[in-house]
Amino acid sequence: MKQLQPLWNIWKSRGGRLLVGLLLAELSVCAAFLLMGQTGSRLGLIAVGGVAAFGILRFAGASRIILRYLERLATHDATFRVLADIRLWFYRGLAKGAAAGLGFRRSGDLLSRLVADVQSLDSFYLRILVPLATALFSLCIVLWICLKGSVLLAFSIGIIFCLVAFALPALMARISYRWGPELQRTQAEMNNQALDLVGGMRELRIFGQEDAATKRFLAAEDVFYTAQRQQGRAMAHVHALSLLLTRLGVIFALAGCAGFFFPKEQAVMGITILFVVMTALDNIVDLPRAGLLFGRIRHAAERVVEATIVPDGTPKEGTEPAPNGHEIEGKNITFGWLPDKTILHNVNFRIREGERAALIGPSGAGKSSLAALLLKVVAPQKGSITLGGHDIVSIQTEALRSKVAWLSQSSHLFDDTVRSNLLLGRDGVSEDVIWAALEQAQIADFVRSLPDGLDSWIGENGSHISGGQGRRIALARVLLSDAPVLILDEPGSGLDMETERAFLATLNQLDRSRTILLITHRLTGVEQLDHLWTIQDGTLTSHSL
Ligand SMILES: Nc1ncnc2c1ncn2[C@@H]1O[C@H](COP(=O)(O)OP(=O)(O)OP(=O)(O)O)[C@@H](O)[C@H]1O
Repeated sequence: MKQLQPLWNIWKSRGGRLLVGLLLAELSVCAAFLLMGQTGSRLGLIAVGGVAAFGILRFAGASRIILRYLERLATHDATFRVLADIRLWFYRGLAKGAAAGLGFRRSGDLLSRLVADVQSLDSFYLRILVPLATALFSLCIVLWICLKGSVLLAFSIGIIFCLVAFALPALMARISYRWGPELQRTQAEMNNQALDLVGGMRELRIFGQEDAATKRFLAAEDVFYTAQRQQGRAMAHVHALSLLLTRLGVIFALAGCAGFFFPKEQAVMGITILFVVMTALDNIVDLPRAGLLFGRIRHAAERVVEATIVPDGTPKEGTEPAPNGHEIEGKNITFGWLPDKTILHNVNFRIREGERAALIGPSGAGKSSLAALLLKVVAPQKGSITLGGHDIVSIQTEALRSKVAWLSQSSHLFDDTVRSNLLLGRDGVSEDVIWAALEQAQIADFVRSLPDGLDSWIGENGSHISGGQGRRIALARVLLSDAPVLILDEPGSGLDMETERAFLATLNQLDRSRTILLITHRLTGVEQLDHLWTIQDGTLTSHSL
């Protein structure tokens, strides 16, 4: 439970609102008991031929409705605020972890499950904490009322109440916590099979493997449903037990009216007790479900916290703003993603402002790793990198990234318009500037030909356009950034030879206020370079041009 401290801190920061919600919930319960207790006593009075006044009933009824409304308002408002805080904290943490390399390798399934986990945390307050606190409060009221009749009746109802409101939910929490990992594993397996089936349909059809893949999915689905059925059965048994116990409680209260616990003549008190007991037991009959939720939420909370843990090797956050200059220098850099596998040995390089450099080398040589170091995604084990004469360790990460734009090998395209994909939420960029970037990326004619031009929707990860067109939109996005340093990792991948050469030729035209580092497997011959470096076996070699 200790690892859940970050979540606890978020809940604590909204303590005031959560407490108000809790208080209103208790007041609403008071009103419910007043309403039912008074109804019981009025009925009792009428049964023994007395005259009953109904003014207090009107008051209790109206209070109940108003308090219930206010309680819902306050508890949901507090929950949504906490959930918004958790989401912000979670996505920030996830972004930090992703920047350290791990996140780039997470599957979509894992991410979607984490989103669902965050969502499920809202149940903690609404469906567990508030009902449990209300149950505790109700127990006090029920015992107080029952003690007016008989100690034995109060004892019996108290035992039944504690079993239903606390013991059964605790049992359910244990069961669901124990089975949680199994359910999660089988569900993940089923989701993965479904994703493979849908995502790989084209390949499966071509190789005639649709039936085999469908069978694998159905088998995974069967395993998941079996695990779910087992838990459902246990839940049904507990729920049946809870129903039986609450009915037994009502029978005890009826027995009170019949004279088993106190004289039959005290009919007014007997019916009042009956109504109060019925109200209290009706309110707790579903509490075992809260136990089930608690087990699930504990797992969800653990997964959410785990996902935000920043992996070892993540560079420390700096304090300095972005420097004025943007000359880059790497001195004696030694780096490896894993402790026993060094990728770069004692690497030195320097790119002055406005220079163009190309870094070439075979696959897996460490070219993209060098880009990750420049972007402060990871830190070198030895050596240092400076930007404008300042060690990047001391520069705030956000400030550093405002100076260095990066085109990754597989840039993500959002399920949005061409314009949104280019600007990523930036305001104040004129149409002329956007079209100039599109021209440079050799994609302007295509965007012009779309029915809605810049406002055309490009689909999930650019599914409405071709791979090469998507690549050029990603290129235009980088060119549009204000960053003076551009790192272009395989900008030509997905482009035909002619378009690639045309794009690289345009890079030559860019004004010299921008530094360009080109990462590639091979040169096309049109690049105008100030430096040519090759990287192989961890060593960076500079070639004369
Ligand atoms: N996030 C990561 N975590 C662990 N290892 C990694 C990570 N990224 C890269 N590597 C490993 O580091 C080595 C260098 O990878 P890198 O991507 O830098 O090579 P590259 O020269 O850019 O290759 P390519 O031209 O194929 O993109 C490879 O062995 C790769 O498996």
